[in-house]
Amino acid sequence: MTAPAEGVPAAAAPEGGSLTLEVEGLVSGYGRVTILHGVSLDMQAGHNIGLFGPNGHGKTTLLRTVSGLLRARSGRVRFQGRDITNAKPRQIVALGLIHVAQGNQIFPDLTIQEALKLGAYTPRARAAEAANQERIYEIFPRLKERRRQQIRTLSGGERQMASIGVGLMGDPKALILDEPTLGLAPRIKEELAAAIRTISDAGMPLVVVEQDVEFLMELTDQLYMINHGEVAAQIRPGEQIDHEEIMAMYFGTGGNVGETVL
Ligand SMILES: Nc1ncnc2c1ncn2[C@@H]1O[C@H](COP(=O)(O)OP(=O)(O)OP(=O)(O)O)[C@@H](O)[C@H]1O
Repeated sequence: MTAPAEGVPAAAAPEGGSLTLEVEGLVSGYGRVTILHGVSLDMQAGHNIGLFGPNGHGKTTLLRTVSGLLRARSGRVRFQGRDITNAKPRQIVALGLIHVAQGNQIFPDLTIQEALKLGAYTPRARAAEAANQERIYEIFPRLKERRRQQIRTLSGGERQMASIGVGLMGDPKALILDEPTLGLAPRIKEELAAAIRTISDAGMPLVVVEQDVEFLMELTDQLYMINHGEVAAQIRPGEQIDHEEIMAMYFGTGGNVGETVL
């Protein structure tokens, strides 16, 4: 990642050594159904991680378990060296790990500016509220233009921007984004992708689930493919991998997959 860009909330230095996030043998699921069968991954300080893989194979379940929304049946999660396994979501948020959920329909009746204010609910976030709001409006000028507009009246892309804005108002030390560009038209998708790159370039560590592997590869050099609730493959920092190999991992083909699939 590059040096912090101006006008973007900067992440604090990690406190737990060289790993921002460490997931070890995580098992979780819903009712009697086990979805994650022992997922392990490491997020090096100063890096982002990208998660990809077929629909319904446990990426969202993994994110929800990491951020305390779903109970881990076994395994460990550490954030900046602290054990956060099965901590309450608000404790995890207070430590600075903030999860922007998929397809977020946050606060439909509030205006953007009211929603942003609610995002700053921890003492640390309240202290940084004014500065963070100004920076978020710099990253997402559309949010500033529409700040008095109700969230329910925004387009899908604008709602996604508002969701990320609310997450940033929590003054995160790392941000989890679950399919931020899902279902967006190309132009707004590119606008959002550029904003996410700006947030990353400012030094904010990101955990991103995305179907668009090319976008993930621009954002990070550490990728995990989740398949059937397990890490089926990973790309480590410094490892060279080409597009065809990724597609082969994704679809279990010999790599002979057309460009148009992405
Ligand atoms: N609340 C729930 N109760 C029961 N089963 C669930 C629940 N949420 C998800 N599942 C199931 O868990 C499995 C994994 O879903 P998950 O959302 O983690 O997958 P995913 O890889 O994130 O897929 P997608 O990209 O479609 O979101 C799926 O079979 C899904 O139907």
